[in-house]
Amino acid sequence: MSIKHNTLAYAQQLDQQDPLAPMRAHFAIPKQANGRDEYYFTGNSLGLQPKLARAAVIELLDAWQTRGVKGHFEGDFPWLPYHEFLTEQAAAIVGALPEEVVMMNSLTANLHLMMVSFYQPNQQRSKILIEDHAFPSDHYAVTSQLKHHGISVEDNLLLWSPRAGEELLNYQDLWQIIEQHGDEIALILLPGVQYYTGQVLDMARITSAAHAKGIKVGFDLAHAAGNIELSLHEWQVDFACWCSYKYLNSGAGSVAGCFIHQRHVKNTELNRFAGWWGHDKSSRFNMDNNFQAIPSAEGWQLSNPPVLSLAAVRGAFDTIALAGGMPALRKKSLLLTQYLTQRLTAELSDKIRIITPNNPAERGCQLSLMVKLAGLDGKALFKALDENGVTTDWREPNVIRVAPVPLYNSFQDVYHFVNILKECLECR
Ligand SMILES: Cc1ncc(COP(=O)(O)O)c(C=O)c1O
Ligand SMILES: Nc1ccccc1C(=O)C[C@H](N)C(=O)O
Repeated sequence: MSIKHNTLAYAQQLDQQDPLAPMRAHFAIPKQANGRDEYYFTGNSLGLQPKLARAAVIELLDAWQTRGVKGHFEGDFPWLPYHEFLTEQAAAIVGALPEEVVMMNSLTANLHLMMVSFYQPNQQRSKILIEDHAFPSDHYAVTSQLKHHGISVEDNLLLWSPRAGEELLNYQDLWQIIEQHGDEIALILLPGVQYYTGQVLDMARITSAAHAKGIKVGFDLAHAAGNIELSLHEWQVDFACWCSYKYLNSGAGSVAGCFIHQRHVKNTELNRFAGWWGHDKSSRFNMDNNFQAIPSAEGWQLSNPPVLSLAAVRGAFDTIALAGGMPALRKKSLLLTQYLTQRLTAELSDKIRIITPNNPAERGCQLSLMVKLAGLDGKALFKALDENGVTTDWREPNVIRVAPVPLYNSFQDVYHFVNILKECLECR
């Protein structure tokens, strides 16, 4: 006999059939005051702590304690090449070749470093195109780059906006901007997944449309890395940057990732801000002040990296590998987010609107919810959820973001979330 879809038994059955269900035990799940696990749906902001990340950080602290400076050279994971232990896994996560990827710095810092190399305005091309609702840090980074080059923000910042009354970006508008201003645009910088709506952008198509006009293309993959499958190398993207603390679960402010396409990495003449960690490894300690860039993404490194954070990244990447990598995560993610969509639609379509695209190819884990009821404040609902053991996040002006994450969220989490949401709405 088949079980009804609106029952707990159905969610339990989905969990039993889920090959990734055992992965939850590899994470620390925050507790509610009553001692039960929180319903944690905020992997889109800060991923939970993998037990392997904790172990790797402790291992590193122990190495420091026992070896002192010799830790740079000794042990299973010496610090001097520590970032190299992460390269292959990072490359697999974003669909890149190892030489195209490096874990370094933070996301916004990497965006700046990439713009130093890939935004070089001249008389003909000086414009940068971003989306109108870009994450503030990206907006600030881009405008400050324009100012750094002494050119007018007003004349050189082009914005791709959703149409009046809509939330999602419409490609026709982008093609039109490219058609109209393509010869003046130096760089297009867009998100892989839009942080507010959860819309996945067609990075392959955008890249090829831009390249056809001679425009460089970079992506901010903060909400995409570890969430959806990416093929940066194949798509010919010029550069991309992402943080590691969301779907990559490496801890707040942990070391970020950076991708530079193979066709650029050997161009050691490419303008860049340099530091000694980007210099040829064999002569780094010759102290001759003759900079020679490593002919890979590593050539953009500045400093010797914060290895404590890199250790957390190592444990987090090992956890993803244990789950079978991105194809396995995405497979479950599609089912989990589809289940959330079905439950919300069945139970609450008169009260809640999902602004995230309905097409699974155009979204990752995250659904962005708006309250339809007149007079009901979405922020108050977000707080009510929190008081009832559900962690989501609120983004101004009007959205509750909910991200069931395939590594540690269960179908039962989703089932309970929709019930609690329903109760919170009913008591208002
Ligand atoms: C899309 C996007 N860009 C940039 C940032 C800022 O990143 P960071 O503080 O790591 O530089 C975030 C998140 O904080 C983000 O979601
Ligand atoms: N790093 C943080 C620290 C504090 C509060 C939020 C963040 C976020 O990362 C927010 C996220 N980037 C977002 O998409 O809103």
